[in-house]
Amino acid sequence: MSLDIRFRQDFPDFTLDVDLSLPGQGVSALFGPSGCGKSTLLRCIAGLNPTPGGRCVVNGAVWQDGAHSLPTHRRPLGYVFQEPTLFAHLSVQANLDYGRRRAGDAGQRVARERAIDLLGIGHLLQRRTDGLSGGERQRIAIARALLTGPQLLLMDEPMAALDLARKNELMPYLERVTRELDIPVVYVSHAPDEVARLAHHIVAMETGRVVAAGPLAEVLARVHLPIRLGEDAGVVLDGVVVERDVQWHLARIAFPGGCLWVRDGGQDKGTPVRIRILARDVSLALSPTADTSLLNSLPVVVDQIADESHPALALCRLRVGNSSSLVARLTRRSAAALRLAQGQTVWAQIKAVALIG
Ligand SMILES: Nc1ncnc2c1ncn2[C@@H]1O[C@H](COP(=O)(O)OP(=O)(O)OP(=O)(O)O)[C@@H](O)[C@H]1O
Repeated sequence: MSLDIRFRQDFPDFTLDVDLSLPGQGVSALFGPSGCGKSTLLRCIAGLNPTPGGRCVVNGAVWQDGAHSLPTHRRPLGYVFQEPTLFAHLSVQANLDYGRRRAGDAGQRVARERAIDLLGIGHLLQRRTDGLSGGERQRIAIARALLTGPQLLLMDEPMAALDLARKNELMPYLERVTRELDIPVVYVSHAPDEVARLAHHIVAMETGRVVAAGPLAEVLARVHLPIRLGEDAGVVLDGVVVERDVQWHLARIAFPGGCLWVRDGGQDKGTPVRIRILARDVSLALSPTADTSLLNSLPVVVDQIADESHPALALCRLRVGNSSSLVARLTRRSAAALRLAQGQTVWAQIKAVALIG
């Protein structure tokens, strides 16, 4: 199961040149600065940009290869844009019916009631779409895209046009859609927090090319990543709630190689969760210090040390157990004072852990 994508497109001042194999399930995030070619790549996958010689195979279905290229309307895909394109004069219900009619041969893979329930729009069905909030309109656009029977969902910064409050409102719906439906998603974003929450796989792009690609946790832990994440440098870890401390409102999350305490998010024991730890929130010590307010301190092994963009700073990748990593940002002076070296065991002291889903 995979998405095999190879495109080259030349514009006067820009060339997209991409050859990728993405997993055929879950969320693959296309991430990179403005103008790096994320939307162009999405348009190529959709067949909206002519790319002679390109290749696009979606879980075995050949959409494009050599001279063969299905037109956009014959590609079973749902496309969600920054600005939802709804029929303003029609009700929500009529907009959804339009999506359903487009399902055609692709088949109705998502039942109408399921889409309405997942996006929480049952109470809006009789409303005209021009009276709805930006977040509500985007939920209708996503439901409509699901009803077309897509075998692939393309989302081009679906939250970019929303303010923070609306983004926070829409995020849980995006999480439900991307986790509960078995439809692969290619999700364009330049927001690291969105990628950290939603993605399973990441493709980092720069000037029309892929500079890093792979499973999210693995790519984020690369300290030599060609794209600089600055304040957003850090890792995500997928774990499970193993204990809840009701008195102090804390939960203990186990992940491969260790456990961490986080603020209790209300999840039951056994619930899978994702946590994010920023490099700036991890400091290092040569021994486990007892007299500290920090809840989380883990034995780790120094794996790699890389220079940060500012000459005072370094990024250090740390191995936790056999299969997890943390990244710490520290001054190069501290790294020298601690005589940090590859293979050394140290203690990672973690100032903040965010439970992000
Ligand atoms: N039809 C076109 N004609 C000429 N240049 C184009 C065309 N479409 C895209 N480009 C150029 O391709 C480059 C990549 O644009 P694209 O919109 O794919 O970037 P992006 O990473 O999605 O950016 P953003 O995050 O700002 O949306 C830009 O330099 C853009 O000007």
